[in-house]
Amino acid sequence: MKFGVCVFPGSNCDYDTYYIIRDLLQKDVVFLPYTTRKIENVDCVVLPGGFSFGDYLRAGALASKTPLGQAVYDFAQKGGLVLGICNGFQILTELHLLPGALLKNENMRFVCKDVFLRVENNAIPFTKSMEKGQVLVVPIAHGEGRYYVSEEELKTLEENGQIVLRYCDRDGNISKEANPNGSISNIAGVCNKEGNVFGLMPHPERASEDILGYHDGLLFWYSLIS
Ligand SMILES: NC(=O)CC[C@H](N)C(=O)O
Repeated sequence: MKFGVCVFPGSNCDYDTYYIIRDLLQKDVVFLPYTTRKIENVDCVVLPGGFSFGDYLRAGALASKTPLGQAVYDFAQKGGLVLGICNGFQILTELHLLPGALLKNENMRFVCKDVFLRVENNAIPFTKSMEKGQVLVVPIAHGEGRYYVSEEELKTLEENGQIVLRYCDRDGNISKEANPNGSISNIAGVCNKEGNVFGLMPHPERASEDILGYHDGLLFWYSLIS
């Protein structure tokens, strides 16, 4: 399985992601510069975290207008696997590959901390090594992570199983207190209807090694390569 890691001006988790794939998973991986017009010979594209184009206009908005943004769109439309982490998730909503939008956090501050996540859908390629209802610990670090969709769209997401992760407490309970940014219905990650595009605000690549104090992030990578 071969991975491609997108690089926009301002991406800052690109090397972390590349390292996890190459050194920990021992899989083939290439960087995809933002000028790339066509994605070939890659099975899974990862849009890493960071501040692409300085988060100007809206986080992810400018990256979505680059040649690589369009190439990711085409790749996803053909059924390719696309994973968006944090800024990558923001780019995927700007590309309309995923529903909804990521607004400024409710408290208007950058929030950097560990969160608990409940797995709501383990039937997609990104979560199939997890149990439904499993609670994971993964860190977040963002200023624009408040997931928003209309009430009507929320119902559709629920019906289609597109809500993949929710912020919860250590016992898996969903509450306002467990919601770090004010996301609607505590949503931390969603997928498209087909299940080949997935975005999440937490950072699995920062939670994939015991030396960093976490390993739950590995489950996302294991799911992908299994
Ligand atoms: N870690 C990230 O990818 C974060 C940044 C993001 N652009 C923000 O909302 O602040």
